[in-house]
Amino acid sequence: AFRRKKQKPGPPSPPGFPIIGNLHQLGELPHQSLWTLSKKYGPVMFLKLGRVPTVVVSSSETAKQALKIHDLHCCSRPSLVGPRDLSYNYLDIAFAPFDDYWKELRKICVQELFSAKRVHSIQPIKDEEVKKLIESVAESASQRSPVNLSQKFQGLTASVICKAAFGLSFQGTVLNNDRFHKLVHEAFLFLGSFCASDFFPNGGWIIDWLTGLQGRREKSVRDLDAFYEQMFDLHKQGNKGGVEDFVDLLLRLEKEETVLGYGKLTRNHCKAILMNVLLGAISTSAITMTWAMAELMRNPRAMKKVQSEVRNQMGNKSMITFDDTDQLNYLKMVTKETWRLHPPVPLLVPREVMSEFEINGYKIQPKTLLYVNTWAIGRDPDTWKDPEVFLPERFMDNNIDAKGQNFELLPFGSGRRICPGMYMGTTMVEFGLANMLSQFDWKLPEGMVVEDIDMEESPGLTVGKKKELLLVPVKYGEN
Ligand code: HEM
Repeated sequence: AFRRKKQKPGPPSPPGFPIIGNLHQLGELPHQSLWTLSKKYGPVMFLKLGRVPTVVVSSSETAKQALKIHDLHCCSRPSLVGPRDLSYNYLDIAFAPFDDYWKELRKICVQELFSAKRVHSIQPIKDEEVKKLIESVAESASQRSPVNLSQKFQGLTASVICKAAFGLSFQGTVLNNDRFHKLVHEAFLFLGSFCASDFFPNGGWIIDWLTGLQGRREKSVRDLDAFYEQMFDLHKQGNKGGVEDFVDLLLRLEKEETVLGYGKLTRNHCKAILMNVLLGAISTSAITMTWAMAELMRNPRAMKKVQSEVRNQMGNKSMITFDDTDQLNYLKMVTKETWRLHPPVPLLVPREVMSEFEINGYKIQPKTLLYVNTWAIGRDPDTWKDPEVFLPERFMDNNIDAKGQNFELLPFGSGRRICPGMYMGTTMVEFGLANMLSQFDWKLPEGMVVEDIDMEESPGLTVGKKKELLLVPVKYGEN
């Protein structure tokens, strides 16, 4: 008798509608909706987003299967419409498909832009910007007026990155402060938005056009392009002086006719790489610092403990230095605990499956979109005791770090696509927080109590605190 081998069906799937599939179930904050669905359908779920087959993994074990064991089967990126124009047709690192071009580009950027050497070389910029931040917060402290920490942290990381990348502060460019931040914010919305063109390949663009999404996206691309052009002009005039910044480096690679994969590095490649640096670096670190401060305000015991650690370390110096941050073990635990509950990129950057493989015995087909829900992993009660509680001490007796080797905690992702800016981001966060915590005590604005600090999230590829965090600083030693 002829018997067909019994095949395990695909992963469990919540029922959907014709045409839209499960799109209506994503809601405004997809990582949260997907977390809820995963409790019912399990840590490997299949969804249909419009016409696009999608798999979502939501546990450390299944994330490990995807990002470590089968990384090579699923480390490409889908050709999404949002990032397409911003990345000059996927010429960047983050959205380029897995091919020789991406491999060589990533290698050169890891060596030149994201290296520990480069991070150390921009430390004077960080020192200067953090000093300025301390002065401006001290000014508010003397007037007893609240400081908008969400804005301050965003301003800090933006200034540092602009100086490191472009050799100047953005205040002196075509963009003033507000416009610069608005531009970065808008661009992010497009990178992370689930837009109709992606999920309805035939005609979805009509919806995006009607909703105005397409027009806004085009404007955002135009504005950023003008910004890069201005940077290139300034650098070519060569009157900027100082050390080699990112633009100098890219222009040098262009001039040397560096070959990456299938061709020479052109101006558009440089712009796409700058987009990654601008959008990859600024919000992620600022978001982390803001969430950390919000959590510390809600947990006065942890706040006291971390402040006494940083103040001990500071001693009689005027400021926490880069070397000091290495010693701040509790602060590092606070940062990890912040990333567990508030990973800045909760679904990582979506991957595209290249060849068939299995997770938990379920077959995953090529061309499937793959999301890793790190937000859900951080709240998994099988991994974390009392997951809703902010408890930095939980990292005391385990060796879990955030560098992509422990699949319980993946703020930077893992595998071939792991964030290359991990060291730059971590050191930025630790240095900024350490100084804000050592120099000031923090109080809630008049009439507010701890329970009033809300932890609502704002949607996008990166997820920050929706309401800006306003706190009143009190200069340490003067209260
Ligand atoms: C706290 C700070 C940061 C966080 C939480 C963060 C998080 C992430 C995550 C989750 C990914 C996707 C990983 C994956 O797909 O598995 C990523 C990719 C990336 N990040 Fe970061 N990031 C941070 C800082 C930075 C910085 C400072 C830079 C650059 C200066 C940067 C540049 C990039 C780039 C270029 C990619 C794309 C990598 C690829 O697809 O090959 N990031 N980041």
